[in-house]
Amino acid sequence: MFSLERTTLTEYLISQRRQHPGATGEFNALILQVAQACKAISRAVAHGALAGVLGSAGTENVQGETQKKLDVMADEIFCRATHWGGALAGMVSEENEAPVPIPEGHKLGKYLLVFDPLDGSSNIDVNVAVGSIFSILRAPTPGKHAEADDFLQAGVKQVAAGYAIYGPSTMLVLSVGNGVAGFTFDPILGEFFLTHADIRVPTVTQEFAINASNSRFWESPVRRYVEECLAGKSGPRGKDFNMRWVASLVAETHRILTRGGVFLYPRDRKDPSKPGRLRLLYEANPIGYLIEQAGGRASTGLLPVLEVEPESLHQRIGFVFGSSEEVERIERYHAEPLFGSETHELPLFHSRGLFLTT
Ligand SMILES: O=P(O)(O)OC[C@H]1O[C@](O)(COP(=O)(O)O)[C@@H](O)[C@@H]1O
Ligand SMILES: [Mg+2]
Ligand SMILES: [Mg+2]
Repeated sequence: MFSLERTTLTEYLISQRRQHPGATGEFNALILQVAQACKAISRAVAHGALAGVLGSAGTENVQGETQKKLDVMADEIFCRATHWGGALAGMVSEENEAPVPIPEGHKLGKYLLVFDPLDGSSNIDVNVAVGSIFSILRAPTPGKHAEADDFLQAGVKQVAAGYAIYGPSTMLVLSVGNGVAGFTFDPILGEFFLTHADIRVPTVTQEFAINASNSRFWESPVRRYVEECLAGKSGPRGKDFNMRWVASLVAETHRILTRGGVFLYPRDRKDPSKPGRLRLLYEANPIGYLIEQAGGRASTGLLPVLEVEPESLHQRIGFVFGSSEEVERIERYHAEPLFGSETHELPLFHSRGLFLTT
């Protein structure tokens, strides 16, 4: 149809590479391998029950979560599509405790790949959009097998990040450090075509996303923020807000990149051993990178998420991102002593708040 008049992902990558005269092409090859993995996962997701890919795999991953068949399949697809190309010194996946080594006999390269092969797993069986998330870092020792510590780099050091969303259409949304571009998959031609050049997050929004079932565990700055949104026109914000929760980080990110909004999965008091739900290296960092490249803001609630120095591969973190005005407001609420302290809480939250603490 019209697809052939459009820029392909390969053409886009070549045009980006022209800005780096010393580039060898390894980086572009790696992105294309990731895109290849996403095409294969898209196909498996699209065939659903026909391909027998729904349901549990009967195993647990490193985080003690039951793996879905598609979690396991997507992980294998990602590893196989990328390990042979010579660009990588190692990989880290949500589904594996330790870094996945590049098999013997394959050339070792100068990049590290970190990924969540299937994000939003709880949505697979109910046929709601899921995705894959990836982050690319430089290997501290190119040409050598990467160690776990090599992956513990702050998000600002990412050289590229992106996600694929398997929704009504499959899209690849990518940043190689020069803004954010969206590519739509043409399943007949088997190609990603540039359909969303220079994606920008609108700075102002009236839409927020949070899992309200955790409200009793929220810290006061978060409760204050949500209460004020819910109070609508008659509250301190003076405008009505809409709310969404897909329980699929990729889908929430895609909505926010498309029409603005703010997402919160904050640190809370639910389980002191888990400072947040989402994982820093393969969820918060790549999504944070895309959001900031698109002019939005990504935070832990207290500080820019991309500045956090990781301590472990599967570390969790509080994550707030989206339209910059809202994220800045949430950071302000955390910084204000009245709301930042757990001992000082507004009577509003105790007496007539929708999200009561006691
Ligand atoms: O079920 P909850 O608590 O609402 O959590 C939803 C979050 O969990 C996730 O599904 C976690 O990702 P995985 O499916 O890769 O484990 C996110 O996509 C989503 O934002
Ligand atoms: Mg995930
Ligand atoms: Mg996952």
